[in-house]
Amino acid sequence: MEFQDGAVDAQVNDPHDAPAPVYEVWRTTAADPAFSEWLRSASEPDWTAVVTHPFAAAITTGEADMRRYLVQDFQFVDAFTALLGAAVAGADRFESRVPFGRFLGQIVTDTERSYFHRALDTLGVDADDVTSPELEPVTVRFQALMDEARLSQEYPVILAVLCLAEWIYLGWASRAAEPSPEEFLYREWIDLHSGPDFEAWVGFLRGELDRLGPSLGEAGQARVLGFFREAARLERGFFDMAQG
Ligand SMILES: Cc1ncc(CO)c(N)n1
Repeated sequence: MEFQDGAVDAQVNDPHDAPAPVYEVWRTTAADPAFSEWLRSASEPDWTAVVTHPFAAAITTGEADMRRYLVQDFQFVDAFTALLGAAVAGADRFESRVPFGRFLGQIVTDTERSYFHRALDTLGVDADDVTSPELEPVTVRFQALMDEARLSQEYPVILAVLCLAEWIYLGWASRAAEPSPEEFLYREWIDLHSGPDFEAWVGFLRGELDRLGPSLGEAGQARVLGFFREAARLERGFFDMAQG
């Protein structure tokens, strides 16, 4: 793998990973043979650790200390937005570019950006820490993974990172009890990652992987899984970091 100067080795295909079953073999006995379900199930135990993480649970009850988390996540979102642009560019057909463009324009650069500005202001984060805070190691690694996916210009690899990040957030945010916390800091962050529109967005990302994954061949499938699993590992590390 090649890396930009100063980039951190994103360590896809971590030597500590349990060997995953080959997709073509796994699908013959799977209850749900979808390619995205193969990726998800091969990302355990990290998947479940993220959607049941104590920090995520504390968001849903309005008890989390959001400061460090949101300062670091605003930097995550910068690289994530660039990755969405790579998906617009890398998708193999017009109708697939559209949901990325819509999500970019209507959610990330509008609703979510507004949330971050108000949240960081409410938390009293000063201007330098909004634009260029000291990065936590897990943030650096997550940015490196997203940059590597973006620079690969490989649509299935880009999809793997985007899908993991969105689907796993739907996982914890959907577990939020009603009524959600009154404070906007928690309520809007939960609402941004749950509900029918966000479910449809995750359904689209999964559908793209389900459409393209089965014909990638074994090596291509293993490469996509490497990015998906590394993203799951980093999501877990990100909540651990937020927890302190
Ligand atoms: C670390 C992280 N993962 C996923 C999301 C959802 O886009 C987010 N905002 N931050």
